[in-house]
Amino acid sequence: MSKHHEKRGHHEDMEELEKSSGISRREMLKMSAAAGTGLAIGMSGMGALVSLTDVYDHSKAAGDHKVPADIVPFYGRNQAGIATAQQQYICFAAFDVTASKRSDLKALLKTWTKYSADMTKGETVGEKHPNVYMPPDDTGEAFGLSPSNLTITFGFGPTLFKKDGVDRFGIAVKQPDELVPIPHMPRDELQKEISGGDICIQACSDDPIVAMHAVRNLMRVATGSVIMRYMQEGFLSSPNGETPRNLFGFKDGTANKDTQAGVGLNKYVWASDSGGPSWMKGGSYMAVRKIRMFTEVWDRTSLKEQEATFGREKKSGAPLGKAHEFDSISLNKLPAHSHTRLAHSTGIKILRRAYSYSSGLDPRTGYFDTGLFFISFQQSIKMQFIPMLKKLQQSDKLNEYTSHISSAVFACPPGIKKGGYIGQQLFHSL
Ligand SMILES: C=CC1=C(C)c2cc3[nH]c(cc4nc(cc5[nH]c(cc1n2)c(C)c5CCC(=O)O)C(CCC(=O)O)=C4C)c(C)c3C=C
Ligand SMILES: [Fe+2]
Repeated sequence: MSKHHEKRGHHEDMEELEKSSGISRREMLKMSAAAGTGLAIGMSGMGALVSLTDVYDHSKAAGDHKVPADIVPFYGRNQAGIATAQQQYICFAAFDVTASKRSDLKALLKTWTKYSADMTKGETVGEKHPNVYMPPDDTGEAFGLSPSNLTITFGFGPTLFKKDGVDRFGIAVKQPDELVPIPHMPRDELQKEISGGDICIQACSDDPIVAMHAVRNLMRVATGSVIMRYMQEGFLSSPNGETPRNLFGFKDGTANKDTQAGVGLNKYVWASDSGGPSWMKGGSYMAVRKIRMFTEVWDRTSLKEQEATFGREKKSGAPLGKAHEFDSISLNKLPAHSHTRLAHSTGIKILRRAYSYSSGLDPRTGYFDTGLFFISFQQSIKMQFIPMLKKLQQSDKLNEYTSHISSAVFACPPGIKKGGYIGQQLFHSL
C-alpha cells in the first residue's frame, strides 16, 4: 500500500469513529487536549487504538485547506523550528560534508528537503514499494506515529563556506560576515569533537522517537556525502503551557515573550538583507552552546543563594522584588552579578530555544552528566550573541555552577517554497 493510501486510511478510520461514537472530531480534539496527550479510544469491530492527535483540527482550517492538528507546515517564508512553539524533545546533529563538488552538495540539500517535507507530514521516506531483497528506505521506528509537531531546521556553519582556507564549493564569497565562530572565552572548556560542524539539523518533536527518526533517516540517505560529527538529544516539560524549568529548577525562557512573536521576531530574530547577504533574508543565525550544569553543587546551595544567582524567585519565576513571572524587571532590586541582571542590562534580546540534557552519570567523577543544550536564534551573532556571552562570562554568578563544553554557530537560511530546496538562494548567480 502506498504512503498516500496508508495516511488516507487513517482519516477514514476517524470518520468511522466519528460516526460510531457520535463525537465530533472537534470535540475529540478538545478531549485529547484535556487528557494531555492523544486519547486512546476502542473502535468497535476493529479493536484499534486511534491517537486523537491524528484528527484534523478544524479550528486551524483556513477555508477548505485543513491543517492537521499536530503537523507544523514545513514550507513557508521562514524555516519552522525557530518561531515554532518549543516542542518537548530535540535531536540535534552536526555534520561534516565529505562530498567535494557543489553539484553533490545541492543534490544532498534537495534530498534532505524532500525527506524532511515527508517526515514532517508523518509520511515514510524513500521508495513506496521497496524491494524486499533490499533494506527498506525508511528505518521504520516511527511507523504509525503522529509527527507530533515535528520540525526540521537546517543551518550552515562557517566551515561549509571555507575549511582550512579551501573554498570547496565555490561559495566562500557568499559567507555572511556574521557567520564566524564564537571567539574563545576565558572560562571555556570546549571539546572540539562536539563543536562546530559544516551543516546542522535541529529536529524537534513532541515525540522523542519521531525526532530521532528524522535525524537518523536524514543521516542514512546522506551516507557517502556527510559524516555525523556529533549528535545531542534534549528534553523539556511544563504543565499547561507554562514556562519550562531547567535542571536547576528555575523557569527558563520567560524573557522570550519579547522575541518569539510578531514585531519581536522581525526586530531581533529574522535576518534582513540590510548589511547582510540577500540569500539570508528571512533566515536567522543560530548559536549553540552545550553547558554542563553541576547539579550536585547546586543542590547543596541555599534557596536564597540560588535565587540570588538567577535574580528570580524559584517557585514563581518572578524577578526579585516583584510578585509575578512576567512582571517587569527593576535592575536595582537584583544582585549585581545575578544572571538576569547581567543579561537584561545589556539591552540585547535573543530568542532562546534551549533543552535540558542528561547523559547519565559521569564515570570519572560519579556526578550527573547533565546540563543545558543552549540554542538561541538572533539576527546577528556579532551584535547580539557575542556581546551577551562576553558579559555573562565576565561575572555571572551562574558560572560557579556551569561549564561551557561545546560551541557552534550556523546560518539558518530562510524558509522553502514548495518545489524549492533548503538554501537554494545561496546558489543563485553562482
Ligand atoms: C549568551 C546567552 C545566554 C547563555 C549562554 C545562558 C545560559 C543559561 N541561562 C540559564 C537560565 C536562565 N536564563 C535566564 C534568562 C536569560 N538568559 C539569557 C542568555 C543566556 N543564558 C538571556 C538573554 C536571558 C533573559 C534576560 C532578560 O532580558 O530578562 C533565566 C531567567 C528567566 C528567563 O528569562 O528565561 C534563567 C533561569 C542557564 C541555566 C544557563 C546555562 C546553563
Ligand atoms: Fe540564561
